[in-house]
Formats: sequence, structure tokens, C-alpha cells
Amino acid sequence: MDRMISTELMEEDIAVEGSLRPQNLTEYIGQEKVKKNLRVFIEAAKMRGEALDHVLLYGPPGLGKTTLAGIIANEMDSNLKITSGPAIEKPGEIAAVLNGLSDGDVLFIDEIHRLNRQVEEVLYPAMEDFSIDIMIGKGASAKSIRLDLPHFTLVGATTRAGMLTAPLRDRFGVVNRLEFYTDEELKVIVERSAELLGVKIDEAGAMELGKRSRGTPRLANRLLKRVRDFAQVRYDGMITYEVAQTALDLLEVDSMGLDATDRNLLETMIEKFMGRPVGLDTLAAAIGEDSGTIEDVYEPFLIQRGLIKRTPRGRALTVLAYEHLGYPVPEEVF
Ligand SMILES: Nc1ncnc2c1ncn2[C@@H]1O[C@H](COP(=O)(O)OP(=O)(O)OP(=O)(O)O)[C@@H](O)[C@H]1O
Repeated sequence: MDRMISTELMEEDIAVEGSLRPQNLTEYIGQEKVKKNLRVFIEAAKMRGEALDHVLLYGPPGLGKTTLAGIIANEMDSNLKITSGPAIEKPGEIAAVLNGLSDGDVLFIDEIHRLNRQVEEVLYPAMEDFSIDIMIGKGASAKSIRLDLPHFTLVGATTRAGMLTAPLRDRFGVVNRLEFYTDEELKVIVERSAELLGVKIDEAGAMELGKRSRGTPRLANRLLKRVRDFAQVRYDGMITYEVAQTALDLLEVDSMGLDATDRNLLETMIEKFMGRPVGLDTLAAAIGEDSGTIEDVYEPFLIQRGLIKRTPRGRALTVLAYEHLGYPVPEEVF
């Protein structure tokens, strides 16, 4: 079963996400440092009449990387083309994508860390000199010709900046890390989405949704839709604090935004490993999850909220994790 609180894109998000996507930097809530940074670069590029430097966005899923790529294209008055690392398998495919761009276009490559080596190598001269070398013919008569490309902006997104090769990373002039949103920012996002969807919600209701959205706008929007249905069926349609709280409890999303999988991970660390440092692979095997998913999706939020910490010997629990789950804190560990 799909995890309710999964921050990754789910079928049910697709219809609604498009309509809720902010179109410009002013509508984009939070990420103040990133916005400030981008504003300066966008303005400077526009003044010079040039394409914006290549931008790398990294951070956990659902924090608004695709949204930001669209905003960059809008703010630059240009077009956005979207593709992803796993979708481009051969050098010829990336060459065709690049060749189809126009001056100033923004090419968004999601999961850019998953590009294969040969494809990546086509990108190097494309990013640096706006040209690519292509081979014509075969065997002894094969020759390489240089093809000039339009001046485009590559926006790369990844959940794992550490997995990018150094030559690729170095070719991005602007590198931004997206952070989890604060409860207050998520409350504003919920209010904005509610208005766009015509959902009635009061301030305390929006705050409660914000608090339980795992720092992630994608989740805030998904929970809003679920709670709206609940409010319509069980109440008079208005999302109040009480409605939000009851609905989210039923959905098993707790007061810190943790769901059953998060709690299972923490409980396993308590019960099987006594909160002491445990290696990622061991932990993954113990809860039957992929270690990459733990690292990219579950763990960043648990670390950010101070429930887990990274130690040289593995992941360890904090006192707060024991307290939040209602377990007695073992003195011998802390
Ligand atoms: N700063 C923001 N303000 C308001 N809404 C936002 C913001 N960031 C994201 N959203 C909303 O969250 C949804 C998910 O964002 P988006 O698809 O851009 O995430 P993402 O980081 O690209 O995720 P992934 O990497 O998993 O594809 C969007 O539909 C948008 O409505």
C-alpha cells in the first residue's frame, strides 16, 4: 500500500498540483535564501540579455524543485522543458533534447544524479560552451562534428547532491539547497491552496495541517484534500482545529507529522537496537525498507526535527524520540 504520508509524487497529487503551483517568486512561499539568491541572478541575467546560469536544486522530495524550475522559466520570460535522469538513456536522446531548445529556454532535469555516464558527458560541453560533438558515420569514415546549441539554462534537481559527479556539479553556477518548511510557512501554503480549491478553513485548522505536514508542501496539499473530504462528510465542510485534528488522527498522522512508517522506524531503533547507533543497511533490513529510501525520504525529516542523529557509528536516537513515542528514556544510553 502506498504510504499516506509519502512525500513522493502520488497519482492523486497530479490533478491538483498543477492548479496549486505558484507561478512566480512572490507566490512561492518560504525558502527565503533561495529566492533572494535567484532574484539577484535572474535580474542580472535579464539586464545583460543573457540566459540565466545553470541552477542546481537539491533537497528531499516534494519541497518545490519542479515548481521553482517553472518559476525560473516564467521570471525569465522563457519556456520550460521537463525531463528526468532515468528517462534519457542514450547520448543521442539528450542531443536531440538540447537541439530542440531555443535561446533562453529552461531545461529541467529531475533526478539528475541518475543520468548515465555517456549522457552526462554530452552535457559537459553543452553546459559550458553551448555546443555538442556528434559522431557521423561508422568505422573508418566516422567523423565528429561540432554542433552549436542555443543558450539555454539547465535546472537540475536531485535528492542526493552527494551522488552527483564532480565535473557535473562544477558546471552549475548557482547551487541551492531547499530546506524543510516551517509550520508557519506550511500554514500559509495550506491557506493559499484552500483558497484556490474553494475549501473553507480557519486559522487554527490551517496551523494544525501545517504542523503535521512533515515540512513538505506536497504533503500539506494532499492532507488538505483528505481533510476537506472528511469535513464535508462528517462536519459542515469547514476545516477547524478540531476537524483537522480528528481527521489527521484517523489518518494516523501524529502531532509531529510522523506516520506509521516513521514511528515503526523509531520504535525498531528503540526495541531492537536500544537507541544506540545502528548502520543504515542493518536498519533498512530490520524494517524491510530500501536503505536509499530511508536516507532520502524518511531520515532527513527525522534528523531535522531532532529525533534521529547521525553518528560516526550509524544512526542513533535522541531523548526527544523516546519522549515523543512515550518510551522511558534509558539512562545508560544518554
Ligand atoms: N514554496 C511553495 N509555496 C507554495 N506551494 C508550493 C511550494 N513549493 C511546492 N509547493 C507545492 O507543492 C507541490 C509539490 O512541489 P514540486 O512538485 O515542485 O516538488 P519537487 O521538489 O519537485 O518534488 P519531486 O522532487 O519529488 O518531484 C506543488 O504542486 C506546489 O503546489
